[in-house]
Amino acid sequence: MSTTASTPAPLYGGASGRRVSVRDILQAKERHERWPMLTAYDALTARVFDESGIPVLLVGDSAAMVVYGYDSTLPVTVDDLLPLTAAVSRATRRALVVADLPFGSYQGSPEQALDAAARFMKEGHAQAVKLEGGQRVAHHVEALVAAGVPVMGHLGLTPQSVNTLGGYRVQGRGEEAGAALLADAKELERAGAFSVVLECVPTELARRVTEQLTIPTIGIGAGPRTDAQVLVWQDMAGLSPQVATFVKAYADLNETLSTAARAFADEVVQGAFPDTEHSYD
Ligand SMILES: Nc1nc(=O)c2c([nH]1)NC[C@@H]1CN(c3ccc(C(=O)N[C@@H](CCC(=O)O)C(=O)O)cc3)CN21
Ligand SMILES: CC(C)C(=O)C(=O)O
Ligand SMILES: [Mg+2]
Repeated sequence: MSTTASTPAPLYGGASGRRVSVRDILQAKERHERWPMLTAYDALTARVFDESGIPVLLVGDSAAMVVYGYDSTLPVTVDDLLPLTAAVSRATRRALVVADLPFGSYQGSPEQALDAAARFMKEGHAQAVKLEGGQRVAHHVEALVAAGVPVMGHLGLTPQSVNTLGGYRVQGRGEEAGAALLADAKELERAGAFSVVLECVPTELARRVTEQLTIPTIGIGAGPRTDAQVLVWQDMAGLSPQVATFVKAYADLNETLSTAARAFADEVVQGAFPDTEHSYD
């Protein structure tokens, strides 16, 4: 007699022969399970994170900064992000791949949002999209979900609004701002979003939102009481030169890579590389 139907594998730490689904994500909330999410922008790192069991990978518009070298997320386009999304999808077998809709690709109308989302799903092979905002994008979320596109919301510090927010600062401080953020989160859930990112908000507010929603919350600078946590992978691995207070670096890739580059350069200058072992007869 099989008992597998009554004991689903956890999102992280459980084997799975198939890709994680939005349904798996919603069921993890019912089990009060915490799970990790990372960004990914290329095949090799996406494969590493997929094989490490990270259940959700986000092709973030943060690519504008960590891949393309801009100083905000605003300049990046659908055409810039599509090839990165396709690479992440090709390189992964298990992770749910979420495509971040870039600034200007969805705000105009629900129809515009569906056009952008369809490109990420048809050409980027993503399984879901993410967009920033609450009540102001509720109709966009409804249209996407009605068309069969799973939507991840994003509240708090929404970097595409950096020019109206006046910088990358903590959001939702104080009774009024906190109540507005909670209302936005409930509106996203009502519109059919399957999860919501909470960026740079006080711990207690994130805890309250997490408790009041039936969809998972994914924190970044939102304290420990969200259902999931996300970091930009270059921040997580110690490659980013400047990071926010909420970042913890779990490796020192900046040091590792610069040491390797200098060792290679020194051996080239000395004539020690390549030796016979790395040359053809
Ligand atoms: N590499 C990278 N990591 C990210 O997390 C990230 C990006 N890029 N690009 C898009 C946005 C921008 N993000 C940021 C950038 C800076 C702060 C920051 O410096 N925040 C201040 C808070 C100041 C306050 O108290 O209000 C800090 O000191 O942490 C926060 C989020 C998060 N996102
Ligand atoms: C940090 C996450 C949530 C994001 O939106 C991004 O990487 O673009
Ligand atoms: Mg983003």
